[in-house]
Amino acid sequence: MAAKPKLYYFCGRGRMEAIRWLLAAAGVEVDSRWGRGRRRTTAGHLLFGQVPLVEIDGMMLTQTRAILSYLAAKYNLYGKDLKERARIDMYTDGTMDLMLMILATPFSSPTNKEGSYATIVQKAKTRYFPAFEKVLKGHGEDFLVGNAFSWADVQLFEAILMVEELDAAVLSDFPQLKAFKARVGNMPNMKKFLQPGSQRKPPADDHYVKVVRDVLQF
Ligand SMILES: N[C@@H](CCC(=O)N[C@@H](CS)C(=O)NCC(=O)O)C(=O)O
Repeated sequence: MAAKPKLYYFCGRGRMEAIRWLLAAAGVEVDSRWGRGRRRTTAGHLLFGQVPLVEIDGMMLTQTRAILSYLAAKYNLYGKDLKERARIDMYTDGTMDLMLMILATPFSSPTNKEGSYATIVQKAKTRYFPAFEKVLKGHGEDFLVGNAFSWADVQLFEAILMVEELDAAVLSDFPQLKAFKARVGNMPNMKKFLQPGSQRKPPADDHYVKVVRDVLQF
């Protein structure tokens, strides 16, 4: 049996959460490592002094996008040709832009937070969700690219859940996305990851923000 990928990160979402989602979608079990003691293990492997770090197939990989695209290719979630890969990249870059705005907000000043979240929901409603609604409506297929489940679907699903945590009614004007969410959320591996006890992490709370600030000293 192949060794489980080892994920080195804080015990929270951050940039590792999309990696956790993709591995879960592929049905891969992981070994999560965190804590100050882990600094010794990761020493010398953090190419640019940053996490996430994923140990897999004899490699120590950093840079979220590089990790995600390796996993997508390895687990057959990256389209069937170069053109499909380009579209998957385009969609995942878009959803990552949206998710990074949400992930960064707990680290901003308390007075800015509510306004930031409102702006992000507005951006989701006017920029990102209309684009994906149009894609799904345009081709009438179940998934974003090539009528096959891909990394683009996993990440859009994750992004929808994150925005819904800010505004539960955000999909009310997006019937395609609503149906997409139900379809993807019912896939066995996705459903499993949504259950309590999975490696899925909750939104950042004050404790998480403090731990990250202490470790990264900012
Ligand atoms: N481009 C990198 C950015 C990684 C990054 O900023 N990681 C943060 C934690 S989420 C970090 O390690 N910061 C420490 C530092 O930059 O010194 C990626 O996408 O993986």
